[in-house]
Amino acid sequence: MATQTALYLQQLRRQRFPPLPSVRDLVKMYQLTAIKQLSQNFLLDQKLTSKIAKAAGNIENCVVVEVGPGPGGITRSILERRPLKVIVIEKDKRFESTLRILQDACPEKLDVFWGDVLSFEMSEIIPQEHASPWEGYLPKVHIIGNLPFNISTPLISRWLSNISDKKNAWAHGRVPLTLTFQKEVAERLTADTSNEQRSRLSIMAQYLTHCEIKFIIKGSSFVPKPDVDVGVVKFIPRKEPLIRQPYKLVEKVVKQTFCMRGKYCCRPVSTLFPNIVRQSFTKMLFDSALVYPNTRPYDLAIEDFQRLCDAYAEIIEAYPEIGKYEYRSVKADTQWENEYAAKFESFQLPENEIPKRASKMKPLNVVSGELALSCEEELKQEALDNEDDIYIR
Ligand SMILES: C[S@@+](CC[C@H](N)C(=O)[O-])C[C@H]1O[C@@H](n2cnc3c(N)ncnc32)[C@H](O)[C@@H]1O
Repeated sequence: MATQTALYLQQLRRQRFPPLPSVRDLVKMYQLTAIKQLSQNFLLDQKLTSKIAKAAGNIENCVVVEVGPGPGGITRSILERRPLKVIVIEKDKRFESTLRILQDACPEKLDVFWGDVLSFEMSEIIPQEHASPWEGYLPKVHIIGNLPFNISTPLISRWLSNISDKKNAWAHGRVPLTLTFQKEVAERLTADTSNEQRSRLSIMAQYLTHCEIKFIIKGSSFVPKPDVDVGVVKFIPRKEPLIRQPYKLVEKVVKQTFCMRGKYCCRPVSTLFPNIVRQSFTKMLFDSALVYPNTRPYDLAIEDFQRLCDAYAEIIEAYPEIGKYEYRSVKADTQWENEYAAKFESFQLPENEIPKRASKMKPLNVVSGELALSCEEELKQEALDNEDDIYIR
């Protein structure tokens, strides 16, 4: 093995960059076996690795952060596109030798960091001179990755929250991302209204970024082959988020709205409020937001969520105890009631105090006036049966 490696290095030193060693050879050479817990599905087809690098756009003279380089297939394709620097973050140290070969082939170009990308602070490794003001041009920094399936959803949720707070890599400006996801997750991220894949992820991704599926890769292109196809999604952070409320608040409203997908939205949205005041506060929220309560959650436009979030923010500013409520179980209701119910025992809706969000945008789903009667009826008829019919996507 040692002689084989030496031979490789010798060949590489003689060559000018590119070309780099073939990934298939590298994998064979180090007899890498995929570790399931790390979702290791390698992409060895250079046409596809190049297509992913190309999907990121022009990365010449840019700093590229690659997540989970593994044996270095995509890394190789990124390097071929002449970036200023490639910084990779990998958890599995078994790739040290293969990545070192790439480092030796293109000195000064490739920095390798070992660690868990879920807790990695990228702002510390991206040179400050590559930052660009949020409102200005995109910074010359890109994030690319064939993500491990098992962390792709928590990772994109964390990064969306970082985009909202302009933290982590986004302390450097509107850093775009080109990432792979299971096809179904890619479809959810980019789903428009009325699409059956429209879910919580769609709203969270789309209110903060422009995102689109660039192409689909067949599962059979990966080694070992996963059970699903893969979508390559590109995200460009928006200059202005479409919902101007704190990420945590938006996340809460969106999460509750999608907790019963098949119902009219007034029903899941009502779970933002504790049982004893659920009806009155739901009425207050919909009256204020001017969102049609009999819309299905997946038919709500981002503008509808914007007004629901604004209305919810106003309610919890006026009644902070309501903001402390988290819908989970009967126990959560009892806890909340023990602490705060006394204040709301004889609660009456304040008359004429509800600001109606007569939106300039005039979205389709607006009804003027009161909460539709049918929604009130629905809320009365169907006693909320807690988690039983709840699933979160
Ligand atoms: C789907 S493989 C992709 C490998 C390579 N980029 C390719 O396309 O062939 C995912 C890679 O991410 C690495 N990985 C898994 N979890 C990680 C984590 N939490 N932080 C950093 N890397 C991780 C795995 O070791 C693996 O190399």
